[in-house]
Amino acid sequence: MAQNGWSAPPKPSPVPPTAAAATSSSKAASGWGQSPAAPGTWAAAPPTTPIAGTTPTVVPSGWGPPGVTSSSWNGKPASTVPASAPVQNNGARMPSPTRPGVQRPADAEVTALASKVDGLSTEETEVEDLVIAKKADNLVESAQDVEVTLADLQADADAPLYSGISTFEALHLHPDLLKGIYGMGFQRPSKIQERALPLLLANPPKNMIGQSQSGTGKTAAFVLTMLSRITYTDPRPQVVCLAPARELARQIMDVVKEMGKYTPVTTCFAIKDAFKRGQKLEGQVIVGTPGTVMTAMKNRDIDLSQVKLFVMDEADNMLDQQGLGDQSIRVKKGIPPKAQIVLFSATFPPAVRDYAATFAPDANMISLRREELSVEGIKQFYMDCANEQHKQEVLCAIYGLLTIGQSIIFCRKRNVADQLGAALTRDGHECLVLHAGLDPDERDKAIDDFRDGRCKVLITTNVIARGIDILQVNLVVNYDIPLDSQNRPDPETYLHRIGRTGRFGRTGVSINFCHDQQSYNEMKAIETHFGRPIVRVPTSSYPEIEKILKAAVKNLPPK
Ligand SMILES: Nc1ncnc2c1ncn2[C@@H]1O[C@H](COP(=O)(O)OP(=O)(O)OP(=O)(O)O)[C@@H](O)[C@H]1O
Repeated sequence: MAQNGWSAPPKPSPVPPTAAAATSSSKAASGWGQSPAAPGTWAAAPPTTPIAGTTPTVVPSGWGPPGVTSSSWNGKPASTVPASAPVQNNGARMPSPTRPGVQRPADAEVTALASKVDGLSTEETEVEDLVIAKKADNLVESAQDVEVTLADLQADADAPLYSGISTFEALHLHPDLLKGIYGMGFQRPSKIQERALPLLLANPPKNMIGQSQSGTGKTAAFVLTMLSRITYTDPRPQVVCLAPARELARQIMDVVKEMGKYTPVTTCFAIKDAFKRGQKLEGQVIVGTPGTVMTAMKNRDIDLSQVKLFVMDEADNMLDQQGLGDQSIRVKKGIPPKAQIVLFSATFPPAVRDYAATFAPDANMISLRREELSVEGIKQFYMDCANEQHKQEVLCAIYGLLTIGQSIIFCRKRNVADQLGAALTRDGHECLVLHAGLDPDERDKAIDDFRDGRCKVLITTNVIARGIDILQVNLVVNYDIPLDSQNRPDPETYLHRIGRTGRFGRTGVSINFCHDQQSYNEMKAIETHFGRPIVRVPTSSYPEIEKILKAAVKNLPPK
């Protein structure tokens, strides 16, 4: 087997910031003039994260249309409102109640969860519809057979999943949203949910720039805000949510529908091929990608005049002037200037953060220090291969390992992903390839097949490096070390890629492949950036590789 010597520690090259240039943007004032509600209700859950700006003073009491009580939609009692029939257009995923790794709660659990929603019986929570993702396999066992549960992790004051409040009720959400949350198996808010939601829901609305580690529940924080801000008697678009890729937009839409299933929300996709030119985008919540929303605006296929909330997930990526920044600015220009702007990401490199502050002026900020960015449960390895060909050989050799759970293999270029897919297939191994060169329906099929566990290995590019949440992914391979548009090591993309595993307290493994001095230096630069060790796995013996990595994949303790 080929030997190599990239591990002789050379001096790591410094990682320059992958910054977006700061440019000016149209200013949006925060607050769009809702009347304030009773102060003081949030007192039980004061934010403790370093937050710039004021603390919230106001409760989102009447978050339905004016005159609707907090337990009813459009005058109907909460429990008699039918599950939403959101506008369905192309790109939608069929619900898959039997996804691997997702368990239904036992009856007793459902009773306990349902009883948390004041005044609702178990029956009213539609037990049959409850899908729970409470405890995945890799959350529970450490090498010492000590069971570590989500409850343990959420009780650890230092963990990103911890919150000072023990229930979602303390966040004063609408009962029908509480039903949606508990139906998804959530029991207790994570730190970002506890801290962001009071700020996001306060009136008058204030902009937000929110940061929290990957897999810690940012989506629920902004989706609950979206569903809380809608005036349900008005069918026009009121919320626009943008994501950098169609796969992520589709996933966010799944969460909107699942969390909002007891509300009468209507939704609409703004992703490529989901609608025809001339077809109006109708729905209270629009979720899409910036290019498609821009096109719909240009063609006057979307009425943005009533939009009061503009959310950008993976905001640092969406504001990056090398990428989607231009399109995001144009969408923002079509939205009423008083709309609340909400930006979320796990990473905000300094230059982007400065720019974000002009994009979302006077925003409340929840930030992380660099040393807090890494997800504790993800064990990081590297393998130093002799050359490109050897990388491929090693990958084929460890294929069995890739299928212990599910794994994602990231490549820098589409053609490399295609070649690798072909090589694994030639070797008799099943895998899927997904990149932006595929047609939209091919992309949808690939991610759905992977999400539903029909195939266990996904080879891809950075197109799904961010946001994709598939709990049973326990291994991420960086077949190529991620580089930015100027070919410098890209720590942010690295963090997002490896964050596809280790979701919400689960454990995971990442393996980086190096094949020459340069790729070794790039990997080392990323290691230095985060100050977390990336441990060498020798490539000289396949049994040895299997032994080390299998032990890591199977037995990692959660912390
Ligand atoms: N309070 C909660 N209790 C239990 N599970 C939760 C809770 N909040 C979120 N989750 C689950 O945790 C997982 C990760 O959440 P989410 O995708 O929102 O992470 P994220 O912070 O947006 O990550 P990324 O930065 O990678 O986009 C999801 O499967 C979600 O359903």
